[in-house]
Amino acid sequence: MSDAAITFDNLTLGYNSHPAVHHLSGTVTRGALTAVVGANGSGKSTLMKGIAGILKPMAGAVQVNNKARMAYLPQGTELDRSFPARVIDLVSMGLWPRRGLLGRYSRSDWQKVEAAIAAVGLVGFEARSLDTLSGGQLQRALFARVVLQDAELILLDEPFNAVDQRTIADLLALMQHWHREHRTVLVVVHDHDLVRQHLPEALLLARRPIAWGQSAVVLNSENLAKARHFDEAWDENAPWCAPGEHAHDHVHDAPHAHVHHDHGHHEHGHHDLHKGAA
Ligand SMILES: Nc1ncnc2c1ncn2[C@@H]1O[C@H](COP(=O)(O)OP(=O)(O)OP(=O)(O)O)[C@@H](O)[C@H]1O
Repeated sequence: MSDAAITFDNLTLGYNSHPAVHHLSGTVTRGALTAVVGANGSGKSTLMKGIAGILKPMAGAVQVNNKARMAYLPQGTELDRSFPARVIDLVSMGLWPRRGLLGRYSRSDWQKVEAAIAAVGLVGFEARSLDTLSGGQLQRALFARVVLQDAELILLDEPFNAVDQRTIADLLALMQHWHREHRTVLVVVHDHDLVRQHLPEALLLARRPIAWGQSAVVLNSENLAKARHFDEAWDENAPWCAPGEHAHDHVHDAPHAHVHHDHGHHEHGHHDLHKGAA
């Protein structure tokens, strides 16, 4: 069995032939707990959509080992809360992949739903309608749905956005529990200190991969300065993938990651692993 949960092969993703993530290659190992970090607009959500299969590659490829067992939690703003549904309806949707939309839930299914609701601290909220929940409570309910999905690969896009410290701690504990169960988790996070302290690996994006590997190393001052440099150079009208653009774009901190910086050729096996080059 392959040890790769996700394989990127010179992946470029974007909108209207305008790339937002450039030339990402490498593998996410099974069971890895990886933070996806970078400034606003650096391509984090785009990458999650690419992995989820919502956005097709402009070039290159992304391969997910077991697509059928993937859970994807988009950014909170993308959920329609006005739909008349209760917490228990939202959470029990996590069983759909196995029971079907109109399938009958057994007694043990309902026990699982209850256990998932308890695991996120929402006992007593089962009959509450979604539009009455606070942001943190909604995020807890969405995590309970992920618990039920029993996914091998879990993609979380900014789950800590607008939630308080206690909710962050609880959701983080759940994520670490998934990690111990050898599920693969990719999570978009803005708080670098939180990543350094709690998430073992990180992928730093600035529309292109800047560094990927151990969190503390990826988020060192040198890599962050490099990411800023690319963010500051951001220009909606600039030509993309200009020849020579990546001449110094080689910083990588993990053996499973590499950047393709030759735009004319698909130069596989080109791993730039030296640290600190600028
Ligand atoms: N549907 C879309 N159509 C056109 N451009 C888009 C679309 N979605 C995102 N973009 C652009 O792609 C780039 C990357 O956006 P993305 O949402 O991936 O960034 P992000 O790193 O997740 O940012 P944030 O931290 O603000 O959520 C941005 O320049 C954004 O404007």
